[in-house]
Amino acid sequence: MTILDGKKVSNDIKNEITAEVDKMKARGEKVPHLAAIIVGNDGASLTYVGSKVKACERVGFESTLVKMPDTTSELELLKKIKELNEDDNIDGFIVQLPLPPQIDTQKVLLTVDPSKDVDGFHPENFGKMALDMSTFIPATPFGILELLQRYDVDTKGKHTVVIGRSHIVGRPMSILMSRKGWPGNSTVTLTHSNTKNIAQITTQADIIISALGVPNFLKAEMVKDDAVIIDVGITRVEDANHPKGYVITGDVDFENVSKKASFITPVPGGVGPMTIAMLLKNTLLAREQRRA
Ligand SMILES: Nc1nc(=O)c2c([nH]1)NC[C@@H]1CN(c3ccc(C(=O)N[C@@H](CCC(=O)O)C(=O)O)cc3)C=[N+]21
Repeated sequence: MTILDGKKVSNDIKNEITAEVDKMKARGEKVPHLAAIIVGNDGASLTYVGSKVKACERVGFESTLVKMPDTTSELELLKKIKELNEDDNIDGFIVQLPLPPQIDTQKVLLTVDPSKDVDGFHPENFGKMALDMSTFIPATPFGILELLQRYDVDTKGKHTVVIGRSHIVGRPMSILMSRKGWPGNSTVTLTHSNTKNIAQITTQADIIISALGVPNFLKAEMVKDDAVIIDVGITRVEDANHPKGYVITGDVDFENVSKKASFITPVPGGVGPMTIAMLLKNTLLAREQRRA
């Protein structure tokens, strides 16, 4: 069994990005600048956005964090987005999800300039992804592809079962794994909350990508020997014995499933850090495209 070490690989990627930034500096060019908008005070969201800002500092990017109160109206948020669209200093930006209920997420995603949409959530970019055109691939799926690639995991002709059909992980992941090339060329089954007898499907899987958000959902009995297990779940479970008062828990019963798996991602330290590294990568690409 091999652990797909997202912490290590994301560090390698950050080092590669730092080297690119150093070259930009040496040429006297402007370094990439990522902005993030966060609306409200959700603890987990604030943590993730904080990690993104810290990661920018680490690789030598500039970053801007725009904090808006949870009472922000849709119009105010759209106005802010248009400002960032027009700000020539900003190469890419993200609007942290989820948004408060008074704001229509679809409208927000449509307002982001596709050339600055480093999350890859705009329908133009999502469509390009589905059609194999070059674009920003959403950071979490991009991170999973990168992990599979760097550990030389064979995906060709394999049965990949994706659990969860979210717009930011499950749905794009199902498309990417079925695309031509590598990592891809898989036969994909996309399962979700209406799927019947899911264990019957997961036990047929060579590769399982679980993006459900239900702690310890995937048990050893649901997995065949030598399967590749990608755990995208990140749920905070209260734990008084832990200094933070919670532990981060994945969708996979790691202790038991890891005994059967050929490759498996841990939580934390798997897909999460890769997401941040690939957001940086997309921002670097955005800068390079704007310069070109
Ligand atoms: N517009 C937008 N883009 C996103 O990419 C986006 C988003 N909204 N909303 C929320 C989700 C979630 N997400 C994570 C990023 C890093 C970790 C991460 O670094 N996790 C650490 C643990 C972090 C912790 O201690 O909480 C790990 O797995 O090792 C997790 C989750 C990005 N998301």
